[in-house]
Amino acid sequence: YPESIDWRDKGAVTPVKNQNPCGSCWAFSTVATVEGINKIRTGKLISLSEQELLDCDRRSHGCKGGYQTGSIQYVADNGGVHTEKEYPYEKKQGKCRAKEKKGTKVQITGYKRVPANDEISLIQGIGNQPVSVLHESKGRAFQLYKGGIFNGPCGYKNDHAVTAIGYGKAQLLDKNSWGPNWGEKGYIKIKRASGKSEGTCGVYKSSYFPIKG
Ligand SMILES: CC(C)C[C@@H](CO)NC(=O)[C@H](CC(C)C)NC(=O)[C@H](CC(C)C)NC(=O)OCc1ccccc1
Repeated sequence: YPESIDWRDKGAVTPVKNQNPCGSCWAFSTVATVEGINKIRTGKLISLSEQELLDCDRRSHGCKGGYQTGSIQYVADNGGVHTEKEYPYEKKQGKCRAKEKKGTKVQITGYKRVPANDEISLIQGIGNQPVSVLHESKGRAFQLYKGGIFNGPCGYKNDHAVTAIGYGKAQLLDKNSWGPNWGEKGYIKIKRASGKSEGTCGVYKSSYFPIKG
């Protein structure tokens, strides 16, 4: 796997989005991984619909929170996900309108979990494609993050999903869904903790990526 990678350089990352005020990070994180693998497989970067997951993933709880597995399973089981243009974000949960939409859906064939608490497995995973990872986000240090390599303070109670879209020798590069004014233009660099640890703020604890073709 490469020494460092930034999927933005490969045109596999859409502009930073904003989930607020809805607790739908799980939908934004999953969508970013599907946008990424779709670009890698087809060469086309298409912004996809978080609203479809928010409305249609029955395992998750809309703006009250959701699961990485529920949302990525929805995409795998329901013929994919519509484009953002077809099914734009409304900042609140509505009824599922996926069937009413005409356009083609971006499909995946399944998903895999990265071995937990294993930095090298996660790094290898990110080397292949963007990966959904978790973070603890209720701490002030995370909320007020402005830039630089984040090393806490933070707890390990993961309550927020973001998308790892790159890494370097010392850090992971994660895309958040709190708009471009948070952090480093909407991104956060998280300090790489070596070995079998849970990672800084638990970022190695639960990571998923879509399989396509
Ligand atoms: C304050 C939250 C609603 C903010 C949002 C992000 O916007 N957080 C979330 O949606 C997080 C994302 C999760 C991947 C860690 N989800 C959560 O915290 C959800 C919330 C419940 C109501 C569905 N709970 C949750 O993930 O509990 C941990 C767990 C994972 C797998 C099996 C059992 C238990």
